[in-house]
Amino acid sequence: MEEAKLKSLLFVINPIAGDIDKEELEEDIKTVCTDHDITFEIHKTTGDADKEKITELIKQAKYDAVFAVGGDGTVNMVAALLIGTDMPLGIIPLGSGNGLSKDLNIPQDTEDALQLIHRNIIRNIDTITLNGNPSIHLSDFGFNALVVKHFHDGETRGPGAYAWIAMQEYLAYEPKKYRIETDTENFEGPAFMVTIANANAFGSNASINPNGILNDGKFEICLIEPFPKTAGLGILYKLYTDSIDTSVYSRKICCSRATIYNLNQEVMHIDGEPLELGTTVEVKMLSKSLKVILPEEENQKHL
Ligand SMILES: Nc1ncnc2c1ncn2[C@@H]1O[C@H](COP(=O)(O)OP(=O)(O)OP(=O)(O)O)[C@@H](O)[C@H]1O
Repeated sequence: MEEAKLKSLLFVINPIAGDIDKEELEEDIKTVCTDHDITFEIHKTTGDADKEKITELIKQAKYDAVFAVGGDGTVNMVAALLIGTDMPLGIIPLGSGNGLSKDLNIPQDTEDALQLIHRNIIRNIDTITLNGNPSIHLSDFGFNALVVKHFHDGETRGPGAYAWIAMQEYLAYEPKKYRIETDTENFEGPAFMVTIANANAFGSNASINPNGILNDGKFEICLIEPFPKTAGLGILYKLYTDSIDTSVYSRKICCSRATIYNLNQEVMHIDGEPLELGTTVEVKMLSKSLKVILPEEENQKHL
């Protein structure tokens, strides 16, 4: 357990995330930091070689923490640089999807989230890798990944655009085949979607892994098996009422390592960022590998 007094901070701001204007935010960061005698720097991402630029900044200066300001994609990029180090990750949720911050009970209100700069606790959470690429939140193959890809390629941001794409894709979508081998059990067959879950709910609040624990040294592979289109609304209801585990179309494998054979080469994403990993995907657990900045109230809970 650590109580943190942060004195020097780097803020990585994604200016386009969530289609939210972040000009005022810079003033707010300045005010909170000045009030609490904290020095800070701001790096605005460009979408081009951000990882390299931030790595260089971290190397040059001795920061006590790095705050990712944006959505799950920005959080993933910053977290990837901090895994296995002593430098904690802070999150100011300002993206279209802010799933990890919600699972960590980080305030969604920006003013409240900014208070984490000076009032916080630090805890270690697990991360996982897919063919060496870090995933801190949720990654998946199948229907949701297809929606994420179209959303990413499109012009319109925000949760409304995501829901609109999902509705358009739903009727025509055919489940794809996977073979999954893990240290606990195996699966082979078609699935509507396959989620590798370190955490609980997507940024949309659809809870695919309601009982997942972020620091238990395990991850869950959550399958939605093929279902008649008429069952779709029922599944959606269960996803939004934390009860997907009770669906006859839901199957869960809890494990600490897995190999996923993506037999139809279906699209996938890691923490909301589409990418291609080939037909064989090795999933590994990095237990308690990332320090995160949390509200003090989390002291009472399991993390
Ligand atoms: N200045 C920029 N211009 C364009 N793209 C950027 C810029 N900075 C970062 N990006 C891209 O933003 C994406 C991450 O966005 P993030 O997930 O944080 O926000 P979001 O609004 O939730 O996501 P999305 O882009 O999916 O709506 C990455 O693909 C990254 O390359």
